[in-house]
Amino acid sequence: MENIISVHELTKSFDGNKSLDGMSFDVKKGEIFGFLGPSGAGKTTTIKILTGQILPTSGEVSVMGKGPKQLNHTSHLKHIGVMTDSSGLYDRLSIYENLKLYTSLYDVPQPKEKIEEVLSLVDLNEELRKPVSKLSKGMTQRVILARALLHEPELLFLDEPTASLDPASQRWIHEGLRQLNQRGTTIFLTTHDMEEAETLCNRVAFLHDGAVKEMEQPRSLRRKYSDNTFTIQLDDGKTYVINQGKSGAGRAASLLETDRVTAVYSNEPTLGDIFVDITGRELI
Ligand SMILES: Nc1ncnc2c1ncn2[C@@H]1O[C@H](COP(=O)(O)OP(=O)(O)OP(=O)(O)O)[C@@H](O)[C@H]1O
Repeated sequence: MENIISVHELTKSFDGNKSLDGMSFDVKKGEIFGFLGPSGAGKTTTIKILTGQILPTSGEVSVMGKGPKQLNHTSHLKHIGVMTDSSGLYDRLSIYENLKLYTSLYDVPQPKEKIEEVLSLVDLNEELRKPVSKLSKGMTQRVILARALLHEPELLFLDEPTASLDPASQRWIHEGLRQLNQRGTTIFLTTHDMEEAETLCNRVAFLHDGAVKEMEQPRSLRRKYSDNTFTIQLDDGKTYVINQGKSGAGRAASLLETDRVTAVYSNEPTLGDIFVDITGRELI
């Protein structure tokens, strides 16, 4: 599949300290790509370079065929969306008025219909007359996502879109992102949240000390780091770790024949376990 982003041996130094140190990865057109790393790993710095807010120190960067110096050109920005913490919403204006301003800026055709459509994607249709100053954090994040959806960007960047949000807002944001992705938008998101990465992302990159340490589909990563066993639990609470495949089949069959099995569960590691395995650090 075609790469929409490719990054090779990227470095970024601030005052002589390397925040990114030989970072390489690519994002395929049409995928939801998760960029996972603990605080300080370099996620925001990478997004800033990919969205033309800062320039790299060295290395190659291509976003939709454009190099680092072209990424802040208006003609390019029309094709991308960026959702970060700094909202840029007008507090005294209503949700609807904020989105209306944005549709004018981006020449969105049929603005009224489009605003209603994006607000229903994030379940805010009932609130459209509310001023932004009266919204909860979760609602504000949903408005920011709705705004990013208005011009249906080809590529959307999100920096921790659901950090410290309530579960309902998280769900609406995930749903909005899935729908947008189904319509063809490639999504690049950073997160600390392994569950979010697992449910939402086609591929994830694990980031540590300014470089990518692993890049795979979540399912392939779990298989790769699996010890290829599963566990059988009996009614007295005793557990038996069984090898997958032929070598464990006889043992599993004899346990099942006892009629005392209460649970069978997988021992595949979670993405969080794998991250600790690779980096020796928790992803928090
Ligand atoms: N403008 C700057 N000046 C100096 N150092 C910076 C600057 N921006 C980032 N850094 C440093 O670069 C490193 C990576 O920061 P970055 O914000 O990219 O991490 P992050 O993975 O996004 O972290 P978080 O999850 O906490 O947002 C950190 O050590 C940070 O202090």
